[in-house]
Parts: sequence; structure tokens; C-alpha cells
Amino acid sequence: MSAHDIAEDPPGTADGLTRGRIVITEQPAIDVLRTRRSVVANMIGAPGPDQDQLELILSAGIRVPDHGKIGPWRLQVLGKTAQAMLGEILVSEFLAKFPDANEKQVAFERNRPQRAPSLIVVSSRLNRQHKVPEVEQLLSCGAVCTNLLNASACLGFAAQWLTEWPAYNETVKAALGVPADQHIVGLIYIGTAAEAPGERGRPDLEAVVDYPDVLPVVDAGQT
Ligand SMILES: Cc1cc2nc3c(=O)[nH]c(=O)nc-3n(C[C@H](O)[C@H](O)[C@H](O)COP(=O)(O)O)c2cc1C
Repeated sequence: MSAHDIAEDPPGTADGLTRGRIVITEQPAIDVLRTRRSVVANMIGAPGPDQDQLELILSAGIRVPDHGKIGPWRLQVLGKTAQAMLGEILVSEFLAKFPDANEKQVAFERNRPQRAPSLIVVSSRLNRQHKVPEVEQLLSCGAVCTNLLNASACLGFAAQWLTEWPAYNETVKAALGVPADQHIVGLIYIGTAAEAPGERGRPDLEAVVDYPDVLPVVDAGQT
């Protein structure tokens, strides 16, 4: 049984951890976090999460630090028809920019939102009247995307956080109901890895972490 199979047994009686009918990976959370890898969307296939699994991923996804309790994010789980409609919009925007595009390129754009079984669009709902700075609200949106990836990994699913050109296209935003002054922060593709991804180089801790005993105050004149 793979990590995201549905348990036949009643809750709590199957091997491993269960939540209702869902088997959760037996890996300790710290190992999921330490070893999670994105899988490129092209390599993510069926099965995708079912509705119960999706709701688990979504509820973990929005359990993020949110200064001011603003909830500055919005999540849209695109169904198959919506994915196909988005694909048609991508084709028309792509052709408007590259009228000489070949068939293969057009087919890629049409299929772009359907590369994986599930597609969650995470966009911002920034409250610019709120005293909490905009950047903090955007960071909370990013945290949602990260939690979606980690929650997917906890259930044994592969996922990738992409923006690509569609996230920055005004027609795409309008079609998704995202106001022009808000952002599409992530398109999260979720499903099952066609093959396990290789490791990706990570910075050594020493390259990014310091343990200063005293503050490394920089003389303003030196900067
Ligand atoms: C905000 C954001 C946008 C991203 N957009 C893209 C993208 O458009 N195309 C891409 O190849 N990777 C994109 N990535 C990177 C992948 O999500 C992923 O981090 C990368 O493939 C490395 O995999 P890893 O998560 O295993 O480190 C983006 C990451 C972030 C945080």
C-alpha cells in the first residue's frame, strides 16, 4: 500500500496513521520536511488526491501564520472543465504574443493546467487598508503554498509550486476572478510522481546560517 492509498480498515485500525479513511505517511513529520522534493508538473500523474485527501491538504494549507488574522489568501481548486477553460485562455494569450507558434507549443499551452490531476490556484487577498504591512500578507500567501506542498508530501503525493507566465498575465487573472491589484502567488500541481525525483543541491547550513555572539554592525559609511 502506498502512503496515499485509502485504508480498507476502519479508522485507526490500519497499519500506520489514519485519519478517517486516509492513510497518512508513516514518516515522522521532520523527515517529510527534510526530504520533500518538488516533482516537475509534467511528471505528476494519476492518482490525484480524492475529495477527503484534498480537504486535508487544504485545511493544512491554510493553517499558516497570518498576522492580524486577515486571511489574505484565496484558494481555487480547478475542476477538469475549469482546467480545460484555462487551457484555452492560455492558448489564445500565447498566440496573441507568438502568432507563429507551432502545433506542439500550442498543444503544450492547452494542456498546461492539466499536467497533473489537481491544480490549486493560490492568489492574494491583500488588505491594503490594514496596518499589517503588505509584505507580511504576501508572505502568509507563500506560507499557504509551502504548506500545501508539505501536506501533499505527508499524504504521499507529489506536488510542484509554479507561477510561470500565466501567473503574471492580466487576462488569466481576470478569468480566474483575481483582481488586477492582487497576485496569483502559486499554481500548485498535485498528483502521483511518475518516478521519484533525484536530489537537488541544497546550500550548506554554514552558507546561510550565522551564530553571531555580537551584532555584526556595519558602519553606515562602509555600505
Ligand atoms: C513563488 C515560486 C514560484 C515558482 N515558479 C516556478 C516556475 O514558474 N517554474 C519552475 O520551474 N519552478 C518554479 N518554482 C520552483 C519550484 O517550485 C521548486 O522549488 C523547484 O522545482 C525546486 O524543487 P524543490 O522544491 O524540490 O526544491 C517556483 C518557486 C516559487 C517559490
